[in-house]
Amino acid sequence: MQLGFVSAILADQSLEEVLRFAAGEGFDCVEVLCWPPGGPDRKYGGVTHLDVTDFTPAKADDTRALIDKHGVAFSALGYYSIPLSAEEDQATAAIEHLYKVIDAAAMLGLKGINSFLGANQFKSMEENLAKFAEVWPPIVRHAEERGVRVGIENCPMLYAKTWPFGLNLAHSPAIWRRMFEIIPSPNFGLNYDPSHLRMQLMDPVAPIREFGSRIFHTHAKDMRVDPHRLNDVGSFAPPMDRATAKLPGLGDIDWGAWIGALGDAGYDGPVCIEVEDEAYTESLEARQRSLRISRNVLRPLIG
Ligand SMILES: O=C1C[C@@H](O)[C@H](O)[C@@H](O)C1=O
Repeated sequence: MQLGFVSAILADQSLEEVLRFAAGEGFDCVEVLCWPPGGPDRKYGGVTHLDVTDFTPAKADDTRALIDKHGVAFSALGYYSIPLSAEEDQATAAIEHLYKVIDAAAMLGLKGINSFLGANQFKSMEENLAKFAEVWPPIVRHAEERGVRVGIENCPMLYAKTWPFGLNLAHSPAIWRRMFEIIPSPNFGLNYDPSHLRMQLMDPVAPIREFGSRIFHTHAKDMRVDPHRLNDVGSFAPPMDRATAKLPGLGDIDWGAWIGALGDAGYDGPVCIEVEDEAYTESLEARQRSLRISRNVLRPLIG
């Protein structure tokens, strides 16, 4: 496995600065975020460390030169918009840009990209799955033809405004099973983040036994379910009203059990730390420190 981080936490740094920091701190890889330029559409989103809107083989050469200079790999290109959004403009823009992210990954010779499926929170699960069956097969075919794998992250995008359905269908093993029935392509899999399962009061480790071969990429983010908040608002409340995103090692997840299960499943891909712990976001120094703390927890388990 390779230890890295999701570039979003260094949003105000250039790609070169991100890679220099990663190399200096002994990281193997970085998941490079590729939103279209134009600023955040939400917290931890809207980050453009690599602009792929008009990507060309020459730009790919320049990017590869940067990768070689710092000796830090790109684990994947990441773009987490909402392709099945109820807002047609958002859905169309997300789908169009996804094709560009896939093309850029192919030009860079990368194994994969990461995305959300998206969801229309005003429709039923069955209606959403029918839309997924229409929208996603051509995207996955496009990736397949270019030798790129698509990892879908399991973040439900469930916040007060998107409660109770969320903006990303792919939030549970039951739905992953349906997804892979509809698109069995070997280029279609998961970007597995255990924190989103813990947030839903689920076991973050158990699904690895069934879905191990579908895991293309992982995010290492911890989650703490806060009993005092749960007892106050109940399990029907938006999950982030009763849970707190933490750095790996500072929440409820058993990282040894998680890495152990990934290894048992034959996973040998990236483990990218994703920082959304509000206790470490006030300054660049704090955000960099958060990556060092997380690295110090995970490195001994990865080697
Ligand atoms: O991996 C993720 C992608 C982010 O854009 C999103 O905000 C977050 O919740 C997440 O886990």
